[in-house]
Amino acid sequence: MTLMPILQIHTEDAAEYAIVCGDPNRAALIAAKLDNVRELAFSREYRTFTGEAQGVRILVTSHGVGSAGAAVCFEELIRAGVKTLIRVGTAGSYSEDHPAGSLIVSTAAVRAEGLTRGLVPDGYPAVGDGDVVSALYASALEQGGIVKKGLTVSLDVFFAGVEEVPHRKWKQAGVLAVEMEIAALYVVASLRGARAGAIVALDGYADSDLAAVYDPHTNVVADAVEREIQAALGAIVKLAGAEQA
Ligand SMILES: O=P(O)(O)O[C@H]1O[C@H](CO)[C@@H](O)[C@H]1O
Ligand SMILES: O=c1cc[nH]c(=O)[nH]1
Repeated sequence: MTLMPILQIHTEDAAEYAIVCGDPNRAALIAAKLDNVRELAFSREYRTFTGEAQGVRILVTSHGVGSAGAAVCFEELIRAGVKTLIRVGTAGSYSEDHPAGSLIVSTAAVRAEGLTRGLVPDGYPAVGDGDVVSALYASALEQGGIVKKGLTVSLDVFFAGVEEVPHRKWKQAGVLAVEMEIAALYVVASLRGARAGAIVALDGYADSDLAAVYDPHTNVVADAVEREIQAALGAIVKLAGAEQA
């Protein structure tokens, strides 16, 4: 039995599947939907629960805001024994075709953050696992509402400084939404031989609204977060069933 130094979870508590999210309160919200739930640790921003979804045991861990801290979480979960990770996050939209309240399944992420540059060379892709992405997209469609799948971009900058935040460029390049940790998740998972996917609930328009007002605490966003949680749980049940078949 080994203790993960930062998450403070033991290898014997690991599960094959993990849901990861930025907010420790969202981790508790997700855990509340599981059977036989137990809180394993709350260390720094990393809060970990274990429980079961239709008999499939999973971990739920919060990873905080930003790639560097999140990568620590992804790395330790995989070292502990997790094989499949799904991020359930929020993101800013780049298109009126998918306003706040819509869900985006990330097929791959632009590596516009700093962390992965310290891990792998330029040109190394941050790409989701095909089976996990397909299961997430199918489960998200079952939840209703606007659901898209495609590229996302991961940035380190949330509130702008004096440099322009490159939202316009990524929007013109066909990227659907911006958040902060999917690139790190996809790169760490690929490096360590794990599978990963990600779904995000949109909380506004990143390239215009964000500079003026940012309010992720609306009913529209809460409803979308509820649907993405159900989509992630549904995807895990589908994936676990496919493995047993
Ligand atoms: O809602 P979460 O999962 O934290 O995701 C998004 O929200 C945070 C910014 O508010 C960043 O972590 C970003 O990636
Ligand atoms: O990183 C993020 C997360 C949510 N909404 C945004 O606009 N950006």
